[in-house]
Amino acid sequence: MEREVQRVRQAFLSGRSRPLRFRLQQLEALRRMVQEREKDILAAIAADLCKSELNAYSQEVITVLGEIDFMLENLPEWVTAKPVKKNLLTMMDEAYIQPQPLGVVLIIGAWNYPFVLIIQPLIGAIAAGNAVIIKPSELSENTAKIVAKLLPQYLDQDLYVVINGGVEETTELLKQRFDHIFYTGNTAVGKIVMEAAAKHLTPVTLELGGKSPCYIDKDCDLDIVCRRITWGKYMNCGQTCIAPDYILCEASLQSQIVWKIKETVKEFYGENIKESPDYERIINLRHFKRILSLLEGQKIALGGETDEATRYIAPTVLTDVDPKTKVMQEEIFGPVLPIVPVKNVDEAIDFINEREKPLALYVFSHNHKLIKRMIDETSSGGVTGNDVIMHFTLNSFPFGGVGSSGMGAYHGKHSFDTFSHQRPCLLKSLKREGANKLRYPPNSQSKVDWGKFFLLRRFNKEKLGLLVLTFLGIVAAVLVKKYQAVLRRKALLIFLVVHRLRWSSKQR
Ligand SMILES: NC(=O)c1ccc[n+]([C@@H]2O[C@H](COP(=O)([O-])OP(=O)(O)OC[C@H]3O[C@@H](n4cnc5c(N)ncnc54)[C@H](O)[C@@H]3O)[C@@H](O)[C@H]2O)c1
Ligand SMILES: CCCCCCC=O
Repeated sequence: MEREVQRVRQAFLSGRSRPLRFRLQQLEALRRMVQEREKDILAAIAADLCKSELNAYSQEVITVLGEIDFMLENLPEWVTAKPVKKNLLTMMDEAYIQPQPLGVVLIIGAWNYPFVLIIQPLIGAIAAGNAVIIKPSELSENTAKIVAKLLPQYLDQDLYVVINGGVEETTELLKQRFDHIFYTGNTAVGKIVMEAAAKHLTPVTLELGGKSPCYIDKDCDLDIVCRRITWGKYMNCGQTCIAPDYILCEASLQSQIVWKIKETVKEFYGENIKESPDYERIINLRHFKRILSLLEGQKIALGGETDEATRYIAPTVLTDVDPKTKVMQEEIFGPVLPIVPVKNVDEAIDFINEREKPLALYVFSHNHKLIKRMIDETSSGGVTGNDVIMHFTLNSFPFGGVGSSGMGAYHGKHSFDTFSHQRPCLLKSLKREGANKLRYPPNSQSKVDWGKFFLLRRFNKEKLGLLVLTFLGIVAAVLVKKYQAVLRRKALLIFLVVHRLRWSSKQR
């Protein structure tokens, strides 16, 4: 493992990942890979998650292609140095911010969207000029294998390397020194990753999970609300980091919500959900059993049917859920939707604020003020009002968590920034030493006053005139000194011309 990381580091140190042209070429090659090998990629995702190729394309491939196009379009502007505002002390100097690659980046992916969750950060890391080691999730093994096979066929083989394996391999990998670690997965492993990173003072981006609440106000169109929630909750069989985890609403709304979700489920997946190409399965038996255990003791208002052999769990809704029960203690990450009754929006806000900060928050209402209030008085990684999931699709948004749902963010320019160091560059001249004397010892009150003038621009009005005069005097002195020879020549010329004119007038 150490040798592998060393090899990637050597490739980074060669400097070839840095030029803009190279980054664009690699991103174009990645796009070609996705386009030319689309069938293989979709088949792998389909095999891992029992997902139709159409769904795999719309949920993963479109995002990847959109992100590559966005990078290709904007990268030339992002990589350029940006001049910054200067102060009086540096007004004659060159001051700019130059984004630079961090070095060797480790990307650890999760299994639930196994392709996009490793390729989207990879796009950002390449765009920023880094070398990358990718560790796909071992649970989505088909996608892990196809990515390991395809990437070296299209990208630089020494700069971008896939390492497959499970906990043992990841643990070994985490002992190595990286310049950034980008991890997607559960909070418990997030802590392990951060601890390992701390040994090398490596910065981390942690894309974690949590219980994303969904508040439904009584003032809203429940048909539309339930259609949107049904889509976001049961997509990928509930195995979506930003799926609405549970509903908060007034008790009286529960039966209507259940009825409308039931109707929508029928509309989306037909009478026989098991036959629907749009309904996925739980990733493995461990997760299947974990989700089943969350149903114990609950009032199942919809669904609840399961099949261990195919790891099928029907779209399920629980009503009158007690917040102290297990289903409300951990992220569900499956097709189970508890409804927790609350009296009103105040109680909903308190409920959310008493718990860990979620990755996403959803609020449905016709009342715009109520939505704004919910946003102002709570915290979460992202928010969508009157819909679910959709903030993920906007690559101008930073995507990430807050508190226990994660740290750092990515997508679009935010990915580029995550994988870049914003390097401040100040280029001074070795001339103009006079002005610098101000900061050299021995210090004096007058130097401090000048310092205040130059840096804090704090001065009283009476002294201002004097200071402006002094400054103009200095400028004049500098100019005189600089142009002394020219001035002398000009004076001589004027003198000669005047004398010549006087002499010629005398002659006449
Ligand atoms: N914020 C996001 O963008 C996002 C996206 C997807 C999933 N998630 C969250 O991820 C969770 C689901 O993923 P998961 O954690 O089950 O995925 P997972 O089991 O695939 O684990 C994630 C990664 O961590 C590695 N890993 C597992 N155990 C480890 C250990 N002990 N030491 C070192 N590495 C280890 C795995 O090899 C894998 O690559 C959910 O909480 C979900 O909300 C978050
Ligand atoms: C529509 C795709 C959503 C992907 C969300 C990633 C987290 O699980």
